[in-house]
Amino acid sequence: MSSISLPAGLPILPRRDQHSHKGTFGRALLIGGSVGMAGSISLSARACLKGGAGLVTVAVPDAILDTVATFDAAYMTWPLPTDRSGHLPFHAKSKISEKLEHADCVAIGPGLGQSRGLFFLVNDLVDRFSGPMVIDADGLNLVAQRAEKTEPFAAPRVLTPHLGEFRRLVGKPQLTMEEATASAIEFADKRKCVLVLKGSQTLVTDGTRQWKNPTGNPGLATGGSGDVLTGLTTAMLAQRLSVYDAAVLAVYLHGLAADLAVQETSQPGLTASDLLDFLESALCQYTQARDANSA
Ligand SMILES: NC(=O)C1=CN([C@@H]2O[C@H](COP(=O)(O)OP(=O)(O)OC[C@H]3O[C@@H](n4cnc5c(N)ncnc54)[C@H](O)[C@@H]3O)[C@@H](O)[C@H]2O)[C@@H](O)CC1
Ligand SMILES: Nc1ncnc2c1ncn2[C@@H]1O[C@H](COP(=O)(O)OP(=O)(O)O)[C@@H](O)[C@H]1O
Ligand SMILES: [Mg+2]
Repeated sequence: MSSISLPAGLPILPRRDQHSHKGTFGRALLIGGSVGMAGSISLSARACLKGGAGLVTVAVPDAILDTVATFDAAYMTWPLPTDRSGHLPFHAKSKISEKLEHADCVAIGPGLGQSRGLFFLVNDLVDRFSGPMVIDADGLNLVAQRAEKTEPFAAPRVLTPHLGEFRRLVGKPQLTMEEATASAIEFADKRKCVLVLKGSQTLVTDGTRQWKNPTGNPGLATGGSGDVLTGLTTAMLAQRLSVYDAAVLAVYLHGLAADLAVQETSQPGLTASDLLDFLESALCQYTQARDANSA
């Protein structure tokens, strides 16, 4: 395998200590899914495992639990109630709380859908969980519906909107990508969070620092590729990277996996499931280059 050179400023994922164990690499809890969207949270959960999280639990409506569970035997599942429209109801809160106590990091949003109950559930979790959290997809849409839109987040948060989701977050439906870039930096600064503005050249910012990602290609323009990024970012948080470093490294590796994938497949043929298979090659190239640099 040809080796890559790592761009300056790319965060370092520490080498694994010989005596480390699964607890060392964190317990990640991923919350999402609804009837018809079992795939998104499953993709996130697999990416979280592939990205190196020690223990991954996926909490989903019980109506889709079997589907999610059969996607990968290596993560655990946690059944939550399902409402009549196939979503999590607000009263899923108590069962989520049981798992939240033991989680080092959380991801919320992929495939959740939207409802009044979910609005209260998601915003309660976003406010209550004191550890780092990735908020994506419908999680973002539900946060965007809050009345108080200027309050800083009380705990470390990574928000991963594409342009459509970012427009909803800031309530500006006409925003261009260029305008969104400036607005994203301002948003991250004011709300004290890390903002990942996804696109062909994804921007990661905490309001002070910016990372313009050099990897990735249009093969990623396929349903579920953002869900993979959510899981990968959560994996980096589970391995104790800061929210900014976790987001930068995840975005870089996600794009690198896509670049490696299209060398063997094609841009149109790349699916989010294929992308998962290339995360390992991306991590392999990254760790080899990291070790060569530190030798
Ligand atoms: N296998 C699954 O179960 C999947 C479920 N998904 C879930 O589907 C729900 C809706 O997600 P969507 O992202 O489709 O929601 P959106 O309602 O935000 O729709 C995306 C639409 O926004 C437009 N758009 C404009 N700029 C864009 C940009 N830069 N990137 C992407 N889209 C842009 C596109 O035309 C696209 O049709 C989420 O909960 C998501 O997690 C998707 O992740 C796809 C895969
Ligand atoms: N043309 C492109 N070039 C590079 N990356 C892209 C391109 N189009 C999409 N992506 C990446 O693919 C992912 C898509 O995320 P998202 O729209 O949330 O997908 P989904 O919700 O279907 O999982 C993002 O990481 C984005 O940066
Ligand atoms: Mg998405």
